[in-house]
Amino acid sequence: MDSICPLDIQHSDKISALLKPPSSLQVQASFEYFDQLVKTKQCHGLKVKQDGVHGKGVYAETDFNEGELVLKDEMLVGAQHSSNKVDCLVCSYCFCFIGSIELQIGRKLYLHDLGLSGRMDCAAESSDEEDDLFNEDLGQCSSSGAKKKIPLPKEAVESLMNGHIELPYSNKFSLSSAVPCPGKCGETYYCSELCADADWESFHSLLCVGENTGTPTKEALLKFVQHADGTNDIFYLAAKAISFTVLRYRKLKAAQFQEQKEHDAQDGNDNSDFSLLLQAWRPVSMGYKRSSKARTALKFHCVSVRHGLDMSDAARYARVAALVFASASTSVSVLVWWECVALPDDVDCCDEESFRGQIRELAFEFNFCYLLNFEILFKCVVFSLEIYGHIIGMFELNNLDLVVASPVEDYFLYIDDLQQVDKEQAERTTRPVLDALGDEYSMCCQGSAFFPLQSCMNHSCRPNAKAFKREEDRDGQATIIAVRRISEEEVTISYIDEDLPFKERQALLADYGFKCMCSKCVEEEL
Ligand SMILES: C[S@@+](CC[C@H](N)C(=O)[O-])C[C@H]1O[C@@H](n2cnc3c(N)ncnc32)[C@H](O)[C@@H]1O
Repeated sequence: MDSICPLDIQHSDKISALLKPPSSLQVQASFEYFDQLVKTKQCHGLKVKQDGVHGKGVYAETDFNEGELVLKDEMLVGAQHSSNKVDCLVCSYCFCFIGSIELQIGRKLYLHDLGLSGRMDCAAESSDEEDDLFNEDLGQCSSSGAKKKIPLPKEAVESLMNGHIELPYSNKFSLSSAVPCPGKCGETYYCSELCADADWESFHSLLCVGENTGTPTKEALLKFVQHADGTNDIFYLAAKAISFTVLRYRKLKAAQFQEQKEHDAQDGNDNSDFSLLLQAWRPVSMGYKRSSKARTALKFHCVSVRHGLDMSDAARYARVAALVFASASTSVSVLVWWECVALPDDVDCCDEESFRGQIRELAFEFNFCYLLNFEILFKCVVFSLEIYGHIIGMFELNNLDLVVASPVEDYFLYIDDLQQVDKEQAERTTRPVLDALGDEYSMCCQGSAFFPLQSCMNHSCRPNAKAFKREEDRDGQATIIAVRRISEEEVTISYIDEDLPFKERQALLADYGFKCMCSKCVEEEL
């Protein structure tokens, strides 16, 4: 396939303008954007600054004690993993659990009975301790250690779903009732009309395939969603970022039109369509990352380390990488996905070019505009393959896992903590339900999201903060907590398991395109 997107050819000047790395003036303006974001979030005493070495970073301008909340960051765009949708019914906008404990359990059992599976193979997210608790109580271990499931009768499953059975004490875990999508797609639900409206306005009206939408390309859209579900959710996330930009652009255009009408055309703001598009694109563009020509050399170095090659070779490559890094810093450009995706271990370095070509083909195949023919509908340059590739690449480097704890887990823990008499009575009802759910009784909501401020945090293998959900953090926001006292210094988190040995850490960080030179790595490399 000749993967040339017609928009890339027609609008190459506009595409380069959209993807151009910010000038120093624009970088300054972007810090004002981040200052504004900090003001609107549940955080204070933070500032996004450029340190010249690692690009942007988040700095504490005040002290934070160990365990203190540093930042609560609302996502710009996020999505639940498609495989997780069978197990958890969550609000498609804020990702909190909805319906009721009975609905969560009944729906999951029902969908699994239909043969739809999320992660059914003993994939419980509960800790070993919690597993032991239930295994011991119920004595239902199979030889592999996984609890053998004992299905509930179909009628019982349906009664749980329909709310005809009320589980004991479930009223202590009340959830917001599920509000259906206004476009009637039957796929998305919300915790409130507010979330339903916000999602519709920001993303969903361009992605909904329901009967109440005007989307003339439903079939293509369905095909796109199916492909994304079957391969990588990041394609869908990128489509959401594009919808977000287009819908913002339309709002800005409508506001400009209104303003011109009210103040006479001559006096009105006469921003061109393209400058409005640039404005609409801004929140997404703020996640830009510098590309480095050293990426390949660096990756090569790390692959050598991973495969236990001679350290003198590895050190040589590291020096090469450092040199190329230094030269690349003067000629930065924005990354696209097929350039920044890490080379898998089983692909030889000399096949890199062909591997990147294949990835580009894949992006073209799934390209939102190509599948939906949106370029015909909207004539909007953000549907170009280059832009699509840029968004996916940016998400690859920036995204954080989206995790929301399940109230079903809390529910069963509550039952387990009851006084003996109450517990025995409750378990007469709850035990068969747990037997049917098996090990994955407590699956949490999982997905991927882009958080504007958190994504400015640099990595350290000796971090002073971490992403951590507290008891009260029951939605899709990113929560960053201090792991030690932070005193007017850069706030760093670890992108990987920082307790891994040096070589493994460096190999994992190569996927982010850098060699870590934090104090821990420098000490351990010697
Ligand atoms: C999530 S972003 C962090 C914010 C980023 N510095 C920026 O300018 O927006 C991740 C990228 O930051 C850079 N980075 C983060 N931590 C680093 C570190 N310890 N050493 C070198 N580069 C780092 C790498 O380019 C990495 O791909």
